[in-house]
Amino acid sequence: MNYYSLNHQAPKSSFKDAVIKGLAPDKGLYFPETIAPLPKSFFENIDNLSYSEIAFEAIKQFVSPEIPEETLKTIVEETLSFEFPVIQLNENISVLELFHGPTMAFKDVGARFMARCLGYFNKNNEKEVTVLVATSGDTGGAVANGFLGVKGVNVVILYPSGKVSDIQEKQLTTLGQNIKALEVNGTFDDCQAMVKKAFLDDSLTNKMQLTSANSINVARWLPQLFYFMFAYKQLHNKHKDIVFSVPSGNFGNICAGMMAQQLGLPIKHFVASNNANNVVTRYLVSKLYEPKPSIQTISNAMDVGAPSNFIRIQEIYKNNFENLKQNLSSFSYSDDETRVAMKEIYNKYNYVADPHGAVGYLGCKAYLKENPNTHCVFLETAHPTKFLDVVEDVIQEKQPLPEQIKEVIDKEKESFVITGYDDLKDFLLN
Ligand SMILES: Cc1ncc(COP(=O)(O)O)c(C=O)c1O
Ligand SMILES: N[C@@H](CCOP(=O)(O)O)C(=O)O
Repeated sequence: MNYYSLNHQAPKSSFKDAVIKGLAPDKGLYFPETIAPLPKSFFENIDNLSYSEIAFEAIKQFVSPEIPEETLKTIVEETLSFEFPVIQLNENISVLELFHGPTMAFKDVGARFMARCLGYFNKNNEKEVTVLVATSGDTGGAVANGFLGVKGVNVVILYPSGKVSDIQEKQLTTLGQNIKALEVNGTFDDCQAMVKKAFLDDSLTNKMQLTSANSINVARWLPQLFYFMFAYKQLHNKHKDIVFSVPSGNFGNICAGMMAQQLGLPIKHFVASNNANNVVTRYLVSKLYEPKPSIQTISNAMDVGAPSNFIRIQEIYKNNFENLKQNLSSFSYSDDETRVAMKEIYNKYNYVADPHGAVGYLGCKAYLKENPNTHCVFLETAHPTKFLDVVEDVIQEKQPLPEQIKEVIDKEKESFVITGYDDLKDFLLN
């Protein structure tokens, strides 16, 4: 598959080049040249397919011919070595749990898939690659875990100091080996801007091969479309009009859901559920896209003021505002509303939601008010114990720690503080 840059000022790239470069030379995000819908029979027969078979069929066109089919099957099987259960809360609302992977957030699938693609492309140790990642909480840990020990790959994670949860910080600062963490005195947007600047800095790119493991990178972003298919497999016999409420920050996940829909997955509607960082909620009302500096919230991984992937969403809808609005609603919630929702989910359904999932739940409720005959699935994008302080404080109950969290909680943090782009450059060059 060839990919073009959404800035339209760079040559087309193969999948391999798009993965290795991360961002196109004109600063644009890569987008697949074609999207061929899967045959109807694929969806009709979905009950008889395993998750790996579904994922293989869904991603094949985007990675071939550079990744041979047998290799792709192995990559997909190794990537998906955990569960993706849907739990029904009531007649109209279900939860899709995306936190059963090694770092207990939905990023694990994309990170593991991308690490294996890069590992395959670098199997002959052609050239060392430095993976730069900006994180508002979960990407960093997932990438650290997914890329740990991958030959020929060095990972540098930038995160906003004091703005990620204790457990998220442990997950991204304690692994050592080929993983380094840089603590930035600023916001996630500052981290993301520095990463993008580095890709375009000749004095760096002449000396090293840099790529991104954020959803900018097609190999990190596209595998997220699997989730929507896995939920459909579990729900389509019980519910007809399925709506997804996606807690959104950088908008990679919801955009991947829209790609699943482009492949033919019968999804009725999307809800982008936001915290106070609500550039898209405002856009759908005013038609004005006005990114703002991010605001710190209790759903910290969604504290993104300028979502990278919104441009891909615009591309899917050919920049047609009315078409987009027909398929996407968006709502924004304060921290107080999020806390009330967490309590409600616990008291009504005996289910412990994390703050991000709770924002998704609120999005479902808002959509269902106007569309009561649909079934809304909110994505539980991270395990509640990743946000232990908030969760225990809200539901007033101690939470047992899963093994994945116990493994990191007592480890020593190791990070390097940087104050700006020059420090990042020095770090990378030295
Ligand atoms: C727990 C959690 N929920 C939601 C999001 C938002 O996802 P996206 O950036 O794909 O919109 C993130 C981070 O990306 C996250 O870590
Ligand atoms: N919420 C993310 C922010 C980066 O998103 P990505 O999907 O582009 O990597 C995080 O947890 O770091």
